Amino acid sequence: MDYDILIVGSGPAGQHAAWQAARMGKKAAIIERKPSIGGAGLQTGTIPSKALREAAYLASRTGTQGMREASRTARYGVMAEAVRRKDMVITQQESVIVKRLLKSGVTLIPGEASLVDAHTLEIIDSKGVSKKLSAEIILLATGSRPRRPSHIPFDKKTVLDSTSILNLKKLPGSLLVVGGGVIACEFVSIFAALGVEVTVVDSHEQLLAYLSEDVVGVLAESFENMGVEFHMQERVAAVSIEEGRTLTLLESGKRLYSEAVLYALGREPNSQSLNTPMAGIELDQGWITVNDDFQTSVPNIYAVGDLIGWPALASTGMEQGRAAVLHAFAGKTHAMPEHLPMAIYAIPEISWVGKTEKEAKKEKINYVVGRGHFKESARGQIIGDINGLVKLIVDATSHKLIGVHIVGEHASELIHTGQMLMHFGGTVHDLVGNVFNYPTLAECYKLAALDCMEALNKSALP
Ligand SMILES: Cc1cc2nc3c(=O)[nH]c(=O)nc-3n(C[C@H](O)[C@H](O)[C@H](O)COP(=O)(O)OP(=O)(O)OC[C@H]3O[C@@H](n4cnc5c(N)ncnc54)[C@H](O)[C@@H]3O)c2cc1C
Ligand SMILES: NC(=O)c1ccc[n+]([C@@H]2O[C@H](COP(=O)([O-])OP(=O)(O)OC[C@H]3O[C@@H](n4cnc5c(N)ncnc54)[C@H](O)[C@@H]3O)[C@@H](O)[C@H]2O)c1
Repeated sequence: MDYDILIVGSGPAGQHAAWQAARMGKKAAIIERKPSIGGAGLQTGTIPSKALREAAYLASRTGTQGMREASRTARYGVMAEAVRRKDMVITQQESVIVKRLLKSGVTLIPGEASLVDAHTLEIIDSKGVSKKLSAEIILLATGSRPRRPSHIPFDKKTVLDSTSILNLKKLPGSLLVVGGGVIACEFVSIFAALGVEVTVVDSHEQLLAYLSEDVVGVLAESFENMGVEFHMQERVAAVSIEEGRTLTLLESGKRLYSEAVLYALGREPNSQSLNTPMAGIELDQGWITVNDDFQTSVPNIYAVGDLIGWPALASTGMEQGRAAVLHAFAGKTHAMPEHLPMAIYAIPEISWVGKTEKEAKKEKINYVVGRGHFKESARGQIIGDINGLVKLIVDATSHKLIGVHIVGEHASELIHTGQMLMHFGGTVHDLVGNVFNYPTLAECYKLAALDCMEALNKSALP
């Protein structure tokens, strides 16, 4: 065999698999078909969108109306600066990742890989030169791409997906966003904060339909304050490009014109190029099926990251890659954490871990809810976030924390306090008795816990 492990795809999942294999002294290589490593995590998804979000967020903090007050020229300047900063972050991160991989002994092989059999890959480079490499273990981490239905005329300039919108050279005057999910909310935030007139069309009653109304309501209000227009419970029938502008026709008959359209309705797996039938790998609608140890139906072939579907995050892909390699070479069954944190880097951020109220109700759990509002904390007042909220869901019988939902500044960071408490089976009493730094937003955990105690005392009354 040429290698102990061959990893297809250099996104977060592939990188962390390779790094773990190298730390275990294994001969590992990553095969990547794009000229740059990093996948959607670094090149077209997580990091660029977060870098743009940060620039837009800072711009939105200047004056009460943010960039809406600024001239178009000033806004173009902000966009150019945001793109420059995004590209700089990507370059720096790429250098960190490449150095880390090379230093630990991982080989980087350019080219597109496909399966020849359970232990062999064919790799074709950009010049069309083909070679075959074999390994004891093959790990597939080829990720996903935006879903692009054939009836939508994507052109990378006016009708965009989450990849092409990152390469816009010029800020559009208006943007229509199709979808109310994670990608939609993050890009609505970025463009609305930069002063673009944003319109949202979504088939659900509310944005982020799986989350509670009280949490999403804070985000929706922020969007409304930034001038975003909503067409909820509406479906897109067609999108066309007419004389340099777009026309979005809704099933209800409404006609909406905008300079650009972002279509953000889900992602599709990158499994076609892998030639999975050659090794007999099972798929479910293109997504690769794996067991709890990330083995495919062919035991020496593992699959991780977006390629296996939900939760399809950079954060979870990294840990799946590490866990798969541990299982392959050490036989350890590494259970993924039960409580996965989720974050939406909108303006404001939303983050949560554990159950929603809807899920708790569905599972017939007797629970109470407590809220700690940022406006009640000195830090919330100091930083000017008076709409933020920490919401706790607590099992009324065991008093254990079963869900934490945060909306507001630093929600994606604050969530880890709740996540760790849930991991160790902590109760609401641990939060009530804890000492938090003062003044901090984290104190809202204590405020929310005290609110829960009131609800628990009430629920204990005969
Ligand atoms: C706009 C956006 C924002 C996001 N924000 C976040 C966030 O804030 N937090 C978060 O945790 N997640 C976020 N995500 C999700 C995150 O980017 C993905 O979950 C993550 O990148 C998936 O990692 P992966 O390693 O599975 O695949 P990818 O990152 O998609 O990498 C797969 C790599 O495989 C390569 N490849 C494919 N086929 C072949 C082949 N046959 N041969 C060789 N190479 C191949 C591809 O070129 C690619 O480089 C975001 C996604 C998007 C689109
Ligand atoms: N902060 C983050 O963690 C982050 C940010 C951006 C993207 N992501 C990743 O990217 C993935 C994709 O993001 P997204 O916003 O496109 O997905 P999403 O699942 O959040 O939202 C997609 C929306 O499109 C609708 N939809 C999906 N498939 C459809 C179909 N076939 N027809 C009509 N409507 C359909 C869904 O009902 C939903 O409202 C996320 O699931 C996540 O894994 C994560």
